[in-house]
Order: sequence, then C-alpha cells, then structure tokens
Amino acid sequence: MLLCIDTGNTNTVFSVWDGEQFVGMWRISTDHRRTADEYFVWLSTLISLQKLELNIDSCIISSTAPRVVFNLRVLCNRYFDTRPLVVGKPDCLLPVAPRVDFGTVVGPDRLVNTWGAFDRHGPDLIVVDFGTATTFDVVDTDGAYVGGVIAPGVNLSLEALHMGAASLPHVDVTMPPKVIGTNTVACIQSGIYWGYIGLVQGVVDKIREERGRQMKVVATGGLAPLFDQGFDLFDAIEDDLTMHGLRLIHDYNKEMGNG
Ligand SMILES: Nc1ncnc2c1ncn2[C@@H]1O[C@H](COP(=O)(O)OP(=O)(O)O)[C@@H](O)[C@H]1O
Ligand SMILES: CC(C)(COP(=O)(O)O)[C@@H](O)C(=O)NCCC(=O)O
Ligand SMILES: [K+]
Repeated sequence: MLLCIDTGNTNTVFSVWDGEQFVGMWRISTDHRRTADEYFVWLSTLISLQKLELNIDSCIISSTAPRVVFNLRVLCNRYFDTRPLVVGKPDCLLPVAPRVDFGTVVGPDRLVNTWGAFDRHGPDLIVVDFGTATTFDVVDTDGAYVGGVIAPGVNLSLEALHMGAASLPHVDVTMPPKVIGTNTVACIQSGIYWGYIGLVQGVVDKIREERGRQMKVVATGGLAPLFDQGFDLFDAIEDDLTMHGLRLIHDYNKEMGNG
C-alpha cells in the first residue's frame, strides 16, 4: 500500500492507496515540531478506529514547508521501513519537467496538481488551489507546468485585515447576499468574497488572453466550492487533485524503476 503525504503551510493531509484504490484520508495541522512518533500514534489511532488493516510499503511526500520533511522522512523510515520519494528532490522523477526561469524552485504542490489535473483533463489547463496561498498553475499541451500566479489565500487576507486594523474583527468567509454591507462584518465578508470572485475571474481571463486560447479551469482546496456558487468560474472542482497527482508521480517512478 502507498502512503501519500501532502504538507501545505496550514494543513498536512495523509492518504492511503491500495494500487489505484483509495483507502482513506486524514488531516492534521502543519507543525514542523511534530515528531515521527507523534505522526505515527495519530495515524495508527485513526486507522484502527476505522478498523482498517494497513500494510504500507511505499511513501511519497510533497511539502511546501521544507522543515517538516525531516520528521516525515523519519516516519517513513522508522515505521514503514521505506525511503520516501520527495517531490522536488532530484531523486524523484517527474513525467514532464517544469518550464520556468533558471533556478526557480516551484512549489511541489503545484507540480503535483499540474500532473494530477493533466491526467484527468488533458492539455491547456489553469489549476486554482485555495490553500494558505491561492495559486494558479498553467498547464501546457504536454502537461508541463509553465508558470502561474500566487495570491494571498482567503484566510490569510482575512487574518491580515484583522491584525492590521484595530477595529476590524476576525470574520469567517461566506457568500454575502449583497455587495453593499450595512455592518462591519458584512462589509469585510463582501470585500473578501466579491474581491476573490473578481480576482479569480480577472486572473483566469488574463491568462487565457496571454496564452491566446481557451483553457479549462480546475479548482481544488477546501474553499473552492464556496467560490463556485452560481458563477461558473470552474469547469471542475476536485478535492483529491493533489493526492491523485502524488499517486501518479509515485507510480511513474515505480515504472521507471526508481524507488
Ligand atoms: N471547507 C473549508 N471551509 C472553510 N475554510 C477552509 C475549508 N477548508 C480549508 N479551509 C481553510 O483554508 C485555509 C487553507 O487550507 P488548506 O487547503 O489546508 O491549506 P494548505 O494546503 O496551504 O495547508 C486554511 O486556513 C483552512 O482553515
Ligand atoms: C505558493 C505556495 C506558498 C502555496 O503553498 P500552500 O498554499 O499550498 O501552503 C507554495 O507552492 C510555495 O511555497 N511555492 C514556492 C514558490 C513557487 O511555487 O513559485
Ligand atoms: K496552494
């Protein structure tokens, strides 16, 4: 069985696969101080609560937080007796190399999303991931990542407003019924929600214009459905895009005799 680990700046998601069969998925907050032993106690408790019998013999990791990788490697070595593939490291092969400026280190989550989306939707895509940051990844005709856009994430923007302005409370993101807010909370919600709708629409239009072609938009991340209520911004929303991409990259490495 394969263990896929996707560490974002906010949350780390673990999923287990039996061949192409999805077995389960579990989420924990990202914290570089978490030890291999802590991960294992947490994961094995959840697995046994679900009465699953796991036999993990391979691992693949994508991490946007470099410091977390050390303890995840120890987890794989100590508890699953396996050396993990780490996306972005030279010993993890990618089906197609990214085409970006020399020396640029692309976020591994973006490389993984690119490949997962290309597998499901074919060429010429824009992948939007609503994580800590909101990222747009442009996928070329051969599935290569050829650049994109990084914007502050929805929750990060809300947090920044609260931190920087003494009289603004922390609010949750929802779709306000009207643009013009008649109280402070409604005004903030409107700014974030309609601001983000405009940001996504504007960036997608600009990318299409620059590429001179129609491109499908695939969205992922927990907040994606919130921004899709009646706006037709996305052609598809896929919760499991990163995990799908991780599994494919793992399988590709196996096929190539690597790991
Ligand atoms: N369904 C959801 N509803 C509201 N907020 C969410 C939901 N899913 C994720 N979030 C929030 O979105 C932010 C990004 O989450 P996540 O996708 O896990 O980011 P990352 O991949 O960068 O760790 C976090 O602040 C998280 O609390
Ligand atoms: C843009 C990101 C911060 C997004 O991370 P996330 O929101 O998933 O935690 C991450 O992909 C990253 O650190 N990228 C490195 C720079 C780049 O991709 O160009
Ligand atoms: K992201």
